[in-house]
Amino acid sequence: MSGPRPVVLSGPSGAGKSTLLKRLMKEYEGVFGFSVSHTTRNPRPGEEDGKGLNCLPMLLGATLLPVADVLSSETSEDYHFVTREKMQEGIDNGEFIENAEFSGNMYGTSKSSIEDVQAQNLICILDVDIQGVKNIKKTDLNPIYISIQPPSIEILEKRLRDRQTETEDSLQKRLEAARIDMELSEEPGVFDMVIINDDLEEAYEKLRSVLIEEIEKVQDAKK
Ligand SMILES: Nc1ncnc2c1ncn2[C@@H]1O[C@H](COP(=O)(O)OP(=O)(O)OP(=O)(O)O)[C@@H](O)[C@H]1O
Ligand SMILES: Nc1nc2c(ncn2[C@@H]2O[C@H](COP(=O)(O)O)[C@@H](O)[C@H]2O)c(=O)[nH]1
Repeated sequence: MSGPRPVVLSGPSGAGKSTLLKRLMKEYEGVFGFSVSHTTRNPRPGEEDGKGLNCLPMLLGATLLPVADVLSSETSEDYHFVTREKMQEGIDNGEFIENAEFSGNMYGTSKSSIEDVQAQNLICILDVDIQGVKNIKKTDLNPIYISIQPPSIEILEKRLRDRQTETEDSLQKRLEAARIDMELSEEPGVFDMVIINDDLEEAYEKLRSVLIEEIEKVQDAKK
C-alpha cells in the first residue's frame, strides 16, 4: 500500500482517542483521512453510517459529506454498521486487513477503507483496539503506533459513565478490556509512543509532536 505513513491510534475505550483525533484533524485540514471501520454494534445517537473524519469532503458511495457536518459529530468517527452475517462474509472474502471481537461486537478495518484514504495521499488514521494492533503488526502496513491511555482505571470509568453511551454490561466489558490494554501498553516495543491523556492540552501536544514530521511531509507535497 502506498502514500504517507499511516497512524494506528489505540488504547482503552474512553481514553480519549476520538477527542484527540477530532482536534488533530481540525487543526490539520487536508492532511489526515480516517479509515472508517466496520462494526456490528448499534449506532449511538448521532452516529451515521459510513461517516469518517476526512479533511476533504469525502465521496462515500453517492454521498458527499461536508467537512463541517463531520466535525460537528459528537463521536466523530462513525462506522459502516453491518450485521454479523455481512461482516463475516467480508472477512471470509479477505476484504479485511484485521478484525476483532470487542465488548460483544465485531469490529474490523477493510482494505478499501485504507486504500480510499491513501489514494488521496492523506495520512490514514486507524482507531483500533489492542487485538487490531497485534494483527496489523503482521501486515506490511508499517504505521506509526500510538497508544492513548487514561491516567487511571477510575478516571476511565468516570469518563465512560459521563459519556453516557454504554449500558452497564457494555461498560463493564470495556473496563475489563481496558485493564488488559493498560497492561499490554507497558510492554516494550509494542507502541512508538504511549500518551497518558490526563490534561487534554498536554496529551494533544504530545500527539502533535510525534506526528509533525509526517504532517509536514504531506503539507510540503501539496505545495
Ligand atoms: N483529557 C480529558 N479530560 C477529561 N475528559 C476527557 C479527556 N479526554 C477525553 N475526555 C472525555 O472522555 C470521554 C471519552 O473520550 P473519547 O470518546 O474521545 O474516547 P475514545 O478513546 O475515543 O473511546 P472509544 O474507543 O470508546 O470510541 C469523552 O466524553 C471525552 O469528552
Ligand atoms: N480491532 C479493531 N478495533 C476497532 C476498530 N474500530 C474501532 N475499534 C475499537 O473498538 C473499541 C470500541 O469502539 P466504540 O466505537 O464501540 O467505542 C475501541 O477501542 C476502538 O479502538 C476496528 O476496525 N478494528
